[in-house]
Amino acid sequence: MAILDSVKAVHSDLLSTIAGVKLAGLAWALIAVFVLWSICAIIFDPLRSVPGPFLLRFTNLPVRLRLLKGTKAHYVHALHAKYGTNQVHSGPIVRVGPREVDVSDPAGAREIHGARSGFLKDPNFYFVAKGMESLRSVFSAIDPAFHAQRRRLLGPCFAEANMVNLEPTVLERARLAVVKMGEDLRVHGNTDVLKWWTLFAMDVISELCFGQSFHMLEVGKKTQYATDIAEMGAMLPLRGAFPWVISMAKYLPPRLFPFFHNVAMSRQRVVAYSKARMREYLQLVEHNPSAVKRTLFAHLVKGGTTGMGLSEEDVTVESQSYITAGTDTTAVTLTYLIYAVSRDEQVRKKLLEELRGLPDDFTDRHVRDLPYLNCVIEETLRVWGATQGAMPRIAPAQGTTLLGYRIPGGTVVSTQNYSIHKDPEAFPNPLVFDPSRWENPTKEAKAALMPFGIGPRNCLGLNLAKMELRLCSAMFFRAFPSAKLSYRAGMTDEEMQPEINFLLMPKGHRCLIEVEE
Ligand code: HEM
Repeated sequence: MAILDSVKAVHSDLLSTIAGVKLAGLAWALIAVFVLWSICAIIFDPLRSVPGPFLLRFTNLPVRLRLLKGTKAHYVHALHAKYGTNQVHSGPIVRVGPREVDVSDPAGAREIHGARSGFLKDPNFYFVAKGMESLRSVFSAIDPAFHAQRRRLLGPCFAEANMVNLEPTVLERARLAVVKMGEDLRVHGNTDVLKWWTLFAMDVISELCFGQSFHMLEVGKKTQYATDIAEMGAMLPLRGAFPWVISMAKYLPPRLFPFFHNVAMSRQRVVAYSKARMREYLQLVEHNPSAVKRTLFAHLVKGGTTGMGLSEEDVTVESQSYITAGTDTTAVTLTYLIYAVSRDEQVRKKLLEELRGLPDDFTDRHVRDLPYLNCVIEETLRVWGATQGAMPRIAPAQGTTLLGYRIPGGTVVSTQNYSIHKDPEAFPNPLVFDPSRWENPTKEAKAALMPFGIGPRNCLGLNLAKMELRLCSAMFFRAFPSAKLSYRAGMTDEEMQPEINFLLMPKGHRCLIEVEE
């Protein structure tokens, strides 16, 4: 019996020793494979000459996590400062992932975004979900032929010559926004300009798309539609950082993951609402054309139907994309313009002097060529323009050479205005808000300012946005010349620090302003 027991013990010792040896062997084998893979990744890495942190050769996780936190642009900018140049190549290009680089050189940006560059928008970022390609808008389209055709059709809607038709809506909504801010100031002693400019911008674009405003300025808060759009927007950082999570979302149980479920519901409501509004608008055009407000699509819509190759669904999808592209961009830029001017006495004084000469019922004709107002707008767009985050593009399949570096096909190549607009050669003292730099701008400064993007994918709404910026800022400072940041209700300077998830947003998501008695 005792012999049998000791045989069993020896046997089980042997088995556990063998298991231990096997496990250790497996662990060593895995380590060896990992080391081998790492060595191969380094040797055969086609981007190995691009400077950047060693870790980012293997993973872009640190960058993705910062995208979620709203600090990716700051991090990438710091990488440019650290690795941007070396003795072999000059030119700010850094690695931000195994197959991803960022370029902060204005000339490089022009090569990437220029016509016929071969670089296309990154579909992971511009949210074209599989099976939803038919819902492409001019914003999300990847295919250059489709995009060019759409842009040809829609270009006249946003052309300078059409602004005179859109101006009454902008003027009327801007006046109301300023009245509402005044009411807030009287009642509460301060007003949240970010809130009012957001309601303003969304009212304008809804009226220009559907012929009727959401009337959010009257109500003083966002409608369900606007809240739904914001809910969908909240998904963007996650979509940018971990697109696969979004693809998996539909398989997740709604009770355990309510966020995804809520976003899906928001999207359904937005689509249904947009369709209904567009239908109403087209019916009104059909039955009572003289009663219809002039919309962006006026010359595309004839007798209640859309024409020239755009279906009713196309126009609806386009409208949705304009509401997304044209709301926070304008509202945030206006908010920072007011913030920047309010805290600089010299700038304020000079701007007020110029605005003093305007008639009470001024229109865009009176403000469009005001030199200092335009300098203030340019400088706001440089330092605080809403689009400061990465605009990712995919390198052409055959690869290309950029700033002296070989870039293989399929590499994600981004530019971010947060860095380009701080180019010290183009903008001496780049961190200083100084509108006077635009009084006689250098060639380099002009070339490095790209708040509306450049090339064929630049901002379609540029003329509308600029008109909004001119009219709103002139109206605001004429109404509230002594405006300054309000520290009531716990507001701090820290809240105005920018958070960047593609768009820039003040950290506190508000900007309280008060006026001096
Ligand atoms: C201050 C306000 C605005 C700024 C700074 C701005 C900036 C930009 C930028 C940088 C892009 C290029 C994005 C990229 O390539 O990733 C863009 C595209 C676009 N923007 Fe704006 N935008 C503003 C206002 C507007 C407005 C009011 C609209 C109007 C409806 C609009 C509609 C669009 C559209 C449709 C595109 C896509 C164009 C295309 O791909 O062909 N934007 N914008």
